[in-house]
Amino acid sequence: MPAWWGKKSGRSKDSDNNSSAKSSSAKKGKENENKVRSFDEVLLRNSPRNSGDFLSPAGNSSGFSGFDSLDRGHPLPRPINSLESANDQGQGHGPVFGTGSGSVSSVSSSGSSDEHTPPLAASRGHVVDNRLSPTMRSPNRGSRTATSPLRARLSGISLDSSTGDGRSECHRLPLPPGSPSSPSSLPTPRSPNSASEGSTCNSSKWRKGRLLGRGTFGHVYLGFNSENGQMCAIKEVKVVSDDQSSKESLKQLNQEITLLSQLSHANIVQYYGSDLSEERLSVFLEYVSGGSIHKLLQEYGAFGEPVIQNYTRQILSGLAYLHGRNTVHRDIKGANILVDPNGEIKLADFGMAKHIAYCSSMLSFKGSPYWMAPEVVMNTNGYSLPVDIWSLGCTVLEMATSKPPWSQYEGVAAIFKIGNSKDAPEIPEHLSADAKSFIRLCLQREPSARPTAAQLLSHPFVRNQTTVRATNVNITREAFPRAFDGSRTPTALELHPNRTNNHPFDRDDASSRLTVPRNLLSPRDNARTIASSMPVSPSSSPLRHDNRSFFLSPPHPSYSTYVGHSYNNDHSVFPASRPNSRTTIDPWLDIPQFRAQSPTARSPTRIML
Ligand SMILES: Nc1ncnc2c1ncn2[C@@H]1O[C@H](COP(=O)(O)OP(=O)(O)OP(=O)(O)O)[C@@H](O)[C@H]1O
Repeated sequence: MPAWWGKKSGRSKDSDNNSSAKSSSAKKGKENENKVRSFDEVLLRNSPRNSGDFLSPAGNSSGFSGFDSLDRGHPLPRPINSLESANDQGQGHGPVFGTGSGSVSSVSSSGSSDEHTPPLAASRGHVVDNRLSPTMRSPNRGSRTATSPLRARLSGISLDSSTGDGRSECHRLPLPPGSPSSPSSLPTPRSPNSASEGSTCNSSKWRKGRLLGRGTFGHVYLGFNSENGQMCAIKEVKVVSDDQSSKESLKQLNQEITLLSQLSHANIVQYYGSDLSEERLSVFLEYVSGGSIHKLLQEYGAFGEPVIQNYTRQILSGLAYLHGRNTVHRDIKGANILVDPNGEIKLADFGMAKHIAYCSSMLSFKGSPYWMAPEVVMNTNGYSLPVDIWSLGCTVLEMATSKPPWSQYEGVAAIFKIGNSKDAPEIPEHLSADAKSFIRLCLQREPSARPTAAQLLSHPFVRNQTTVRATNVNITREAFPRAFDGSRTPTALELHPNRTNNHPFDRDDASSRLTVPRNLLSPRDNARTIASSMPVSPSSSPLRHDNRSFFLSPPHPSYSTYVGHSYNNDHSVFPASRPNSRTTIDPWLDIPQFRAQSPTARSPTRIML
C-alpha cells in the first residue's frame, strides 16, 4: 500500500490542531493569533449556522488548516536579489523583500503538504504592496519592492482596515505608469509602515469586467481601473463558511497568494494584490490576454515545432526560477500556461504549488491526471521538483498533438497507465530528433533521472536564441497555425548550423558522452529499464484503496464520467478491465455541471489528497 494512503486516511482535524498547538507556542505571537481569528470570524459570521463547525476540539477557532499554519511554517529561503542574478537561465527578476526572516512556507518537514497550508495571506490587516503593472515592467525588475503579506503581519503592524460594516479592507494595486507614487518613483523599498500609512482603497477603483475563465476554485474576471486605464485579472472565490468546497477554494487561493506574492519572473504571472471581503477573496493578477496554451490548441490546433521550442524554453525558464526557490508547481499543463500577444509565456495557477522547505519530498496526491508523473500516481516515496519536468514533457506532447499523452484513455485508466504500466507515452514521428530527445528526457519514469529545468535550458531543442527570436516574430506575424501543417521540421543541423557539439545533450559527441550522466545518454533505454522496475501490481495503486478522499476537478469530463463509477467505493470498475471500453475520448470537453460540484463531490480531474 502506498505510504501516502495510510497517512492521508489517518489524518484528522485533531491531529492538525494538535500539531498546530505544539509548534504554536514556539512561533506564534498573540497578535498573529488574533489576526488568524479575524478571518475565521468572517467565516463564522457568514455561516448560517454560526455554529462550532470550525472550532477544533481544543477550542481553537481555526476554520481550516490554511489559517493556522503560522504554527507550522518554515522560513522560505531569502530571495535572491535579481539585480545580481537575473538571467534567462531561470534566475529571478527579483523582488526585494523587506526582511530575511519570518516568512512561512506551505510545506512542513513532515512532508504532508496538505497539512501545511499557509496562513491566509489576504487576511484582514494585510496590505498588499506589490504594485507593479505589466506596463511598468523593465528588465531591471529587481528594483521593485514586494512586501509579503505575511511579513507585514509578522512585523506586528496592525493594518486592519476593517470597517466593521461589511466593507472589505483594501490592498494596494498597480498604479499607472508615471504615477507619482508608482514603483518607479518610489524612493526606496517601502517599509511595512509606509505601506500602512499609504494605504488607500485602490481596489475600489478596479471594476470587475467580463468573465475570463473558470477554474476549479473560482472565477477569473477582467479588471479595469477606470482611473488609469489599466487592466488586471481578478481571481475570485466566494466565502461561504459552512461550505466545504468554499473552504477548500479559499485554502487553495490563499496558498496561491502566499506563493505568488514572493515570485517575480518574466515567465510567471505577476501577483499584484489581494482583497478579502465578507463575501469573497479576490486576487489581482497580471492580465495575460492571449489565453492559455490549452485554449490556443483548441482554437488553432497543434503548434508547429518552432512555436513549441519557443514556448518550452520560456516554460523552462519559469520553472528553473521556481525550482531555484525550492518550489514545485505541481500542475504544469497547457491550461495553466498563459500566452501574451507577443508570445511571452506566463506560468499561472499556483494553487497546487508548494514550497519545499525541510523535506525533500512530499506525500500528497495532487495534480491533473494526464500530466501527472508516475511517482505522484504511485507515491510510495514521495515526490519533488522532477514532477514538473514530467508534466513539462506531457505539455510538450500536448503542444505537438493538442492532446496530453494517454488521452485515448479515460482518466483513471490513464492514471493506471502512467503509474502501473511500463509504457512510455507515444511521441509523434513528425517531431525532430531534438524534440524527441527532449521529451524522452522529461518522461523518464525515474524522477532522479530527469534533468533539472536549468539543465534542460541547455538542451539543443530550446537553447538556440536565434531560433527563439525568429519564432517570436513568426508568432506576431502569423498568430498561430491553423493546424499542424505536416511540413518537414528542420533538422537540428539546419536550425543550428554553427552549433558545436560540446554539450552534454549533444548525443553525437563521443567525448561529451564521457561527462554525461549515464541516464542522459540513452533516455529511451534508460526509461525502459526504469519502467521495468516500477511496481506493476494494481494492488499497489492508490486507485485501489478504500476510503479515498481525493477528488478530481472539472476539465476532463470523460474522466469525470468514469470517475462517477470509481469513486463510490466500487472497485469493480478498476481500469484494468476498462481501458478499451470507450475509444474516443475528448479530454478537453467541458461539462459545466461539474463546476457546480464541490470538490468533495468527487467529480473533477484534479486530484487532491
Ligand atoms: N492572469 C490571467 N490573465 C488572463 N486570464 C486568466 C488569468 N488567470 C486565469 N485566467 C483565465 O481563467 C481561467 C481559470 O484560471 P485558473 O486556472 O488560474 O483558475 P483555477 O481555479 O486555479 O483553475 P484550475 O481548475 O486549473 O485549478 C484560465 O484558464 C484562464 O483562461
